[in-house]
Amino acid sequence: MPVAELRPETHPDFELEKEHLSGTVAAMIRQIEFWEDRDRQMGADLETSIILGDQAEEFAAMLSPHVHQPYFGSLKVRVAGREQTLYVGKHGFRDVKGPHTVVSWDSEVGSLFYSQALGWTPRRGSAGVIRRRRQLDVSQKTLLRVTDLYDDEQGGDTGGREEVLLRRLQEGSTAGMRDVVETLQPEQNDAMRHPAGVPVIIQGAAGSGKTTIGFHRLAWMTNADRGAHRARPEACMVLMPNRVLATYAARILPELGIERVVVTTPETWATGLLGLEKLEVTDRTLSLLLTDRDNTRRALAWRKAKLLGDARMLDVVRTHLWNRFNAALAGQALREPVALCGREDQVFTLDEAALAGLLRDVFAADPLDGYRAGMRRAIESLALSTLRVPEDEEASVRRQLATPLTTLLGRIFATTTPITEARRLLGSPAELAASGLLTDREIALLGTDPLSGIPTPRRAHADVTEIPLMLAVQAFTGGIGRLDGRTLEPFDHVVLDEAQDYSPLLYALLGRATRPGHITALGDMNQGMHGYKGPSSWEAVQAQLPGAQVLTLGRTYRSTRQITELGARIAATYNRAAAVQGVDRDGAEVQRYAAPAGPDGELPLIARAVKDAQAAGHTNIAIVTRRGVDAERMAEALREFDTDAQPITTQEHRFRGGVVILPVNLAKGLEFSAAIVASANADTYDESTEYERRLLYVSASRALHWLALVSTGELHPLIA
Ligand SMILES: Nc1ncnc2c1ncn2[C@@H]1O[C@H](COP(=O)(O)OP(=O)(O)OP(=O)(O)O)[C@@H](O)[C@H]1O
Repeated sequence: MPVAELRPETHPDFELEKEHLSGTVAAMIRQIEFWEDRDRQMGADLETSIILGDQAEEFAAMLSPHVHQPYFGSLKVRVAGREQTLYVGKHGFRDVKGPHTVVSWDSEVGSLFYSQALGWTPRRGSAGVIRRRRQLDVSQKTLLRVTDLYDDEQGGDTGGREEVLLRRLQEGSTAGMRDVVETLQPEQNDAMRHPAGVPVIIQGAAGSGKTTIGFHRLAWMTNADRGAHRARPEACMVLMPNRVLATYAARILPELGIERVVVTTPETWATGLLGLEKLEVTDRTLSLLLTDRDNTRRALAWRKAKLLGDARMLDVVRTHLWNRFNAALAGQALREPVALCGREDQVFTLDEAALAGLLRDVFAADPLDGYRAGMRRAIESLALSTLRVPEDEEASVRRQLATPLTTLLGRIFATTTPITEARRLLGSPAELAASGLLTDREIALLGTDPLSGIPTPRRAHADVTEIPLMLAVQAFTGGIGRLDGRTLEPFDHVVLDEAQDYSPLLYALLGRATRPGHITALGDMNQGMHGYKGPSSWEAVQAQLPGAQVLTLGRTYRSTRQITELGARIAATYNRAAAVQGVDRDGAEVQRYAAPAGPDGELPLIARAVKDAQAAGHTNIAIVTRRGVDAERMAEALREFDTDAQPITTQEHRFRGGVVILPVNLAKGLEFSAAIVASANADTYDESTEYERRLLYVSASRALHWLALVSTGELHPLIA
């Protein structure tokens, strides 16, 4: 096999590539200058000229950041006997006058750079053959390196793709998630380009790039090549498990050119939709599972939580609302005089039976913006047709009916708020039985309160296990989706991170809130920390997302061999899945700091570990503790040991780089050049509890390059 990478000056094409690069930079600058010159953006009249000028300015602003690195790779293709080289960059550029066009990574052709395919069928014209794929490292308008990934003149695959990847993975971490546009791997490329409009579940082990790929898929979805499925960034949403991670991940957005995407947590989204931003969301099931030793009660809490998130609950709620609204209709009627131009006053009347008929139609139509809005529309349109209102008077009739309609709809619907209604339903065995979907045992289970021993906050609160039910009430009454001003519309695309933690009911609701087929779920069934609120398998999710496929990412990229191996040892105790394949990247040995407990506990050991990590060249360093209070206390105490670590202990904190100290629950999803696991022992991470072993795994898998385990006394047996 030929040598994949030649030193820059020895690659035979280095000079040619250098010339092409300076040609491209010059062409881009010329184009930007042209766009910025308002005198040259002339339309037929002043107004058109202004519009053209603004548009050109926007084009210039979009292209400008890419001049310093116009592309990162190229493809040599042969089509109809002619050879052609396509340059691939982060932003498309059309050189109308010369050979310096750049195709965008997320276009149809861009895909050829990442895939292993050797054939190519353009939209028009005859089939082509890929002759060469080449990586071009460019920085500050300078060509640094030429690496051939595939070259049929060198015998095909050169091994270059792996080398380029390894170089990238050697880099230090940053304060935000990074794009991997230049080194996207073939299986990731396939997952990212899963057909637009088809829901997809991307399953992958920790560090396989799921979250990264989810964001790239979103960017890909906004490319014009997606046609009718194209998504607008501002109409997309990403849900992430906590706000620290959401902010960290959102830093990838500008790189991908999709700045206005909403990145938030399911709780924030839900409470916002319910209009209850101040509501405190608890997870009392988790508290019980972690503190209660009574296995019967634990099992009960688990089963109840699971049932609350069961997809059948959607229809249980629907039947309940149907009964309530019908009951509220009793005795209601509408009788309203309506003035019409040139005709004597008409009276619009609706008796109870007519109202009931309309309600039935509205339930059958199941409008996205909810039954209340649907009922208003139904009554209005009936009024317009029975009174034979001419088109130019429709608005006036709607206005005349507005107040009496609001009053009437208030009587039918207003006694319902999502919180009270969901709780009323749960408190009524008869209502729970009405749909016939739940068994007697299940109804009895919903009537139990295994969490009674777990305290509730003083503020208004809701438990994370009740929220899907409340959202279901909201979806049927007020609607669910994206609020644009006052109108509700479906999201263009929704990405779910840690998708193994979303209940089937939540999936059903998110499906309603999003354009059909536009959900991308990223998760790892084996990393589930919260099985009681998640699905039991991906099949349960597929049942809620019609047509969804599960794609598996088989490789992991985050850490060195030494760190990956250590993590695998912990995961093997609970994970029955096949071993994952890590990129074989060599790094420092895992450092172990254990000493008998002295007066200062493990503080001197941690301080030493920080110094050692810094001496090894790392700047982004995390000390991971088991609990938030440990982190808080330790941050303070470490100052005495000449160590300044910023605590990240609430969701309001942000990771800005440097040395930080944070509890494992907030560390999940984040990564650091170096990580130090504090109290890495069996007293802190109980060996007999699977949940604790999972937490230990999360702590030990945050580092890219350098990992230290610290304990006074013996280290945890799984990592000693
Ligand atoms: N193709 C790639 N090229 C370079 N780096 C990559 C590639 N794919 C993934 N990575 C890197 O691997 C690391 C893990 O990626 P990411 O956080 O997206 O994984 P994940 O599967 O979501 O992990 P977790 O389950 O732990 O949250 C990141 O540093 C990411 O930049």
